[in-house]
Amino acid sequence: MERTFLKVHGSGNTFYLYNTDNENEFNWVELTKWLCQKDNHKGADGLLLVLPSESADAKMRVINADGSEASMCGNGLRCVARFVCENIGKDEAIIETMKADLFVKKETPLFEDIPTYAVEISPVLFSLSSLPMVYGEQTEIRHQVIPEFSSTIPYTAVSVPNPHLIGIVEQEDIENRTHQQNLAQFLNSENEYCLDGVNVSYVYPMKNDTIFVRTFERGVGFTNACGTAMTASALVSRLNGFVEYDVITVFNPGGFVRCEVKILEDEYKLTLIGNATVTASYILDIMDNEFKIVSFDETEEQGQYEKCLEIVKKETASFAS
Ligand SMILES: N[C@H](CCC[C@H](N)C(=O)O)C(=O)O
Repeated sequence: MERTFLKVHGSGNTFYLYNTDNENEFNWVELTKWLCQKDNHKGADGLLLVLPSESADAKMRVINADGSEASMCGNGLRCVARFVCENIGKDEAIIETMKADLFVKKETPLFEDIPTYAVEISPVLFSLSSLPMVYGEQTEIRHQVIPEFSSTIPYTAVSVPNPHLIGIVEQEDIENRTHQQNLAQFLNSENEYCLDGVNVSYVYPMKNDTIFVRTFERGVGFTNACGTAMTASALVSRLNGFVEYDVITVFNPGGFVRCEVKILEDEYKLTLIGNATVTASYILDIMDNEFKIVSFDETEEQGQYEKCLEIVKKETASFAS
């Protein structure tokens, strides 16, 4: 059977996007693993499924490159937001995700005429059980040195709602990603701390309203960006005084986003704003677990996006490889 898939990205975090009314149409795990192989049209970081919803304009499911399913994907939600808003002819919508129905809307472009969307990131929980994570008898890890991980880096564990471990680091741990890679690989294999794995981000505060974030994603590895991680990193940076404003620019290896962090009485209101770029449309032929790319058409949008990447490279050249 031939079907159309879009190739999309948010800040260089690349996905295939597939819209269907039939949640069991194909073997999503096998299809995603096949699509995400690096030698298959440069692969991708996962598959975004856009499905009907009883409670919202559409439902999003997120399958990581290794076939595992996540509860949320910030960069992916911006791409789904654009797809759904353009399909229903509106500038805002509600998207059902595993743990919450989230508000999304079209935004004025962050850069030239790049399609830009704002998405709600929720729920936000600091309880270790929400990740899940175990560390002795502790119920939270908030900006705390964990000697078993590092003798100097303070970490925060937070779910948004997928699990994140956020380390605030010096320039040397951004220039050299070995420490982050070793810790992330350990916490995403058999270990006593993170029972379902965890996304591991190292954050380098650049200015009082700007941070740089690099993420080793659960189920993927190092990616150009991780939307939920960048938003969680903005919240952690704000709560610990590394940034002083509620609107934080987050640079990442794949571009940049804006995160709005509102600290209310008893909750955090987080918004992730950034590009939603469609780079190509693919026709796939799928028969049981046999997949084949029949054809593909590239759009003009990546050229547009790469101009914004030039700015990011200049801003982060002194420390980001
Ligand atoms: N790897 C993540 C899911 C994708 C999240 C990321 N791509 C984002 O933009 O938030 C996890 O397993 O929790």
